[in-house]
Amino acid sequence: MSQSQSLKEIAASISANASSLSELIEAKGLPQPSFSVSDGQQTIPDGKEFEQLHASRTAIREQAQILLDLVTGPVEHATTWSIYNNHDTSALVFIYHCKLYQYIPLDGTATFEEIATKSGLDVHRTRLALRHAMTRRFFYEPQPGHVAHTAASALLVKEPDFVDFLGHQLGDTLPAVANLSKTIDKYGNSREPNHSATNVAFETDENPMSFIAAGAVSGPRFSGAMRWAGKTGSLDDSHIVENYPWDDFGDGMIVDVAGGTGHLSISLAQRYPKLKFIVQDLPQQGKEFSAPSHLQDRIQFMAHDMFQPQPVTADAYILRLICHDWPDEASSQILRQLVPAMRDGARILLIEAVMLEPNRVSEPERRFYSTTALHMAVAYNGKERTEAEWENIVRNADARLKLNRILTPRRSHCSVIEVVFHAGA
Ligand SMILES: C[S@@+](CC[C@H](N)C(=O)[O-])C[C@H]1O[C@@H](n2cnc3c(N)ncnc32)[C@H](O)[C@@H]1O
Repeated sequence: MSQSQSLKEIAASISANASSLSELIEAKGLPQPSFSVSDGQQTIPDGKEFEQLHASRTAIREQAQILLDLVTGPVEHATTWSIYNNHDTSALVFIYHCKLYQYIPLDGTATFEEIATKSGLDVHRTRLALRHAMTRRFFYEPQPGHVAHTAASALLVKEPDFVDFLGHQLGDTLPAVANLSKTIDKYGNSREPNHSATNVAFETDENPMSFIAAGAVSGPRFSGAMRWAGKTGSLDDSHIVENYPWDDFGDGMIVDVAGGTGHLSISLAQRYPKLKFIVQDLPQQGKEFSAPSHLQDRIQFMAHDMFQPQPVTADAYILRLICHDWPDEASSQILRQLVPAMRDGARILLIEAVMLEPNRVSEPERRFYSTTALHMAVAYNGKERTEAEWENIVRNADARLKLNRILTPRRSHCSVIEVVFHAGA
């Protein structure tokens, strides 16, 4: 979108795209967008026949944000950005920490007084937090003083993994963000893994990703957060399950390195009934690992530190959202530990974002990518990488590893970066 479009031009474009979106949704028999709890999650399916629908939706998101910022004007826009962000967060902290969402029925309402009594937070703070959240369509007030859920806030009741995702953002990441200035003063531009803002926030020298994932601060909520990320939108596992030739491996063995509680392997095992999986991670994740009973003969958990030599010879090694948590040398080290176990032709599948130049993606995508890149940099001293940067990681790991190809499913923010081991190279 050009910087010089007029209000009327942007509004006309939004209007045209909104009509087109609404008609396409109706033609496909899908529910129209709504804030109502009873209308469910209203996710638009993937597939070629929904392409136009997604394109209109992306255009509206991009243009509506521009229109909003434009009419707000530079002074108000610049002034409110930081203070709104801060207190969007403080409202979420009240809601999460005091579990305000639990005291509002999905099919009715509760008064501020009722919610306050049950949660133990006073009425004043309860009202402040919920009314602020309402400005983001999280809860609403169908009549003064009575609070009901919207489709978004209802996720806090219906989806325990979403609650963990929110808890991870507020309990693990927010303290790191709040300690960023201190971290810059203490460590400058250091890229050492344990010089991150997470280290400063929690006063630890451990590797920050291992520290957070092991539940030192938060118990098991990190695994729930990762499961939630694996079933929503652009990070949904289905993009990877459906868009890579997993049949190539026949009845082979796949190791899911640092696979968390195994959500991707479980989805793959369900879809490809001959494949076998070992999910490796730190022992803490093993405590929460549980494969459905009908898959238990093909999928198991093994406690393994990925900075130690890989003990299993397999056809492929999946690393989903692993190297982006680590700086370059540590990332190459993780790959290097796989090599002694690899047969000629074995593959490493890095399931990661491949960063593009900003002018090649829409504004909502730019915001997604820059957010995850900042998240990795701030919380873990990690890094989201371009294709050239991924090639460097692979080359530095071992000269016999070759980046063979990159497959990026439509609307997925994760690509499959396929790396092949050539024993004789
Ligand atoms: C961002 S999560 C990704 C998990 C999983 N691959 C997924 O996509 O949901 C990073 C994972 O790395 C694991 N991890 C951190 N340090 C590790 C280590 N030294 N050895 C093995 N796993 C480790 C964490 O426990 C966590 O499950």
